[in-house]
Amino acid sequence: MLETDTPRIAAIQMSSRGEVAPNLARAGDLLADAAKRGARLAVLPENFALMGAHETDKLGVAEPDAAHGDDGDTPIQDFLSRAARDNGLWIVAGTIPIASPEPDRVYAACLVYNDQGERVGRYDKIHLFDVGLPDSREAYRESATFVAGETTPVVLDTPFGKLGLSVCYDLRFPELYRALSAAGAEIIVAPSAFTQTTGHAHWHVLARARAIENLATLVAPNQTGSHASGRQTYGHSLIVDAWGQVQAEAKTTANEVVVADIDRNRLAELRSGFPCLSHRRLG
Ligand SMILES: O=C(O)CNC(=O)[C@H](CS)NC(=O)CCC(=O)C(=O)O
Repeated sequence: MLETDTPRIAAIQMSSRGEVAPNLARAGDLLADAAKRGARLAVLPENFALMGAHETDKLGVAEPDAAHGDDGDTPIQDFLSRAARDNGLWIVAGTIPIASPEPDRVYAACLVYNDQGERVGRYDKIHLFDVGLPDSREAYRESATFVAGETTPVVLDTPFGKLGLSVCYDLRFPELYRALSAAGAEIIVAPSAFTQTTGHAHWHVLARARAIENLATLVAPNQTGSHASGRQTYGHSLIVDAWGQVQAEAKTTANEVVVADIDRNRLAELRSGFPCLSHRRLG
């Protein structure tokens, strides 16, 4: 059996704070820990580099896209490339704020680096969290600060299988995951900052459902604990296998790395023996 038949993957849970530098230092320690534990691919949560007091804080740290060769200061992207290369690790970098054509809004970009530190993929979050939570004064208006990306599913070739990209609130839109699995995705990432309230109600069900209905491994690292905004996120970072079983789950409300091994042969057997993906009648 090839080593890449059972790659170890890591979901990195973080309780990110309101300043970038300490968040990057912490992410660096957690990525090194994931590599030490044998992970080949590690997924950081949404907004790992900044969970500020105000949504608009993200505008101040937004970077030009370093892969476009723009001049400019790109400390977060430089960190990610270096961390991938130094640890020999593929990294899915949650989301970071990347400049858009609009002066006052940015993209929530999920960037992917290979183990040489090369940027190999980018997905901009397409569903923005503009909601008021039921029975609560908690309200979110992500579109005030973020621009939605283009609705093109992003699936990348990796040594561990085809990797589909999604982010957080996307988990509520199954049609995106259908499109990702139809494009061949075997591993789907959903880096998140799910709220405590909605996470408690929906997190496990949504993550497991997306894995089950698409026969794909779902890797969903979440933010956890209290943040500078006063908001709380749910934690419980998950790796769910293609049969919907929770392979790994964070147990703390702090920074934590969880790992699981993907069995690619079992996935192939499952997809051929239980061919519900080929029984679709609509769409
Ligand atoms: O809260 C923060 O400061 C950071 N939050 C985020 O970055 C994003 C956008 S506001 N959170 C979500 O999309 C939560 C989705 C969710 O929780 C659900 O679908 O229930």
